[in-house]
Amino acid sequence: MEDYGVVVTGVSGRMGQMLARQVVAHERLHLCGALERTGHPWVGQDLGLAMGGAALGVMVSDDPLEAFARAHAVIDFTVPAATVAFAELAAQARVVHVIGTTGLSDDDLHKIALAARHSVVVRAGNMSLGVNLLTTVTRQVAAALDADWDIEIVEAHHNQKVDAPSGTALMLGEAAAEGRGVALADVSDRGRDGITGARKRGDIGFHAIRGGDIVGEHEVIFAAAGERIVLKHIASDRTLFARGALKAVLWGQGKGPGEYDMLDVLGLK
Ligand SMILES: NC(=O)C1=CN([C@@H]2O[C@H](COP(=O)(O)OP(=O)(O)OC[C@H]3O[C@@H](n4cnc5c(N)ncnc54)[C@H](OP(=O)(O)O)[C@@H]3O)[C@@H](O)[C@H]2O)C=CC1
Ligand SMILES: O=C(O)C1=N[C@H](C(=O)O)C[C@H](O)C1
Repeated sequence: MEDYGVVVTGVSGRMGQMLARQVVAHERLHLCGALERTGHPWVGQDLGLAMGGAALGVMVSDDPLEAFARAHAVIDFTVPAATVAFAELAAQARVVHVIGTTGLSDDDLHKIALAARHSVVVRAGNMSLGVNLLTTVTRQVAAALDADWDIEIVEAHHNQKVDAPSGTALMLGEAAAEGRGVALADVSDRGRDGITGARKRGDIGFHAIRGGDIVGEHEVIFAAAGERIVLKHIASDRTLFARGALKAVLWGQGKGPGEYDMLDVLGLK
């Protein structure tokens, strides 16, 4: 069986380190590059030693183009500005770009879509099987219920998370809006505060909790008079996101250029 070379970006990050370890341990993948931003103290060091373990023979670099030229795929869980730049370079190198980064603006998404004309991009705000299944269930439940059922999405994450609502919450919101046959942008109500007035019928509310080391928890609440349906996913270990990203690397090999998501990868469409 063919073996594929993978570059991990943001390799010193919470997800970056997890991804690098999982790629190294994978039987069909090898780590052919590890990237950090220019000026990061890990640049120029052996990744294994930088992570506090044994040497891996992979030096941390700040040169994405050189790294992508040697790779089959790039796994990218970083920040929006870096991800947009990596998308352009991945398109030039024609490598599969697996994007886990969240907090992307409409303009960022547009640039990624342009890059996906030339490369395979697999992007999801959450790479876990459970959350992706939850989006399909959310879509179905929202389609079955009318606007007498208020939809609220509550997410909880660790205290270092920089974006809100989470990418997962937005995926769930999109799924609920699709189920209802409305555009999320028209009904989204984020983080109420002050004299807000009564809830608007048909709105989808978003609320973000930040604290400690919470890996990621998401609740979709359908609340009506006298009853409530609560759908919940709890991530207690980041390896599940990394496992999804590695699946996407393998799935993307040999696919035609375009933008895909984890529902494609997991066969849930
Ligand atoms: N889709 C999914 O399943 C999941 C998505 N995520 C998302 O992944 C992203 C990263 O999360 P997390 O690992 O917790 O965050 P971290 O802050 O721990 O990691 C981000 C890493 O990216 C690095 N970085 C920033 N700019 C660049 C650049 N130009 N080139 C290379 N590296 C760069 C940062 O370096 P420095 O700190 O020095 O700036 C840091 O090491 C977030 O958007 C998060 O929401 C997280 C988990 C699951
Ligand atoms: O930043 C995180 O940690 C996570 N981010 C993703 C998101 O924004 O939904 C996925 C997961 O919940 C962890």
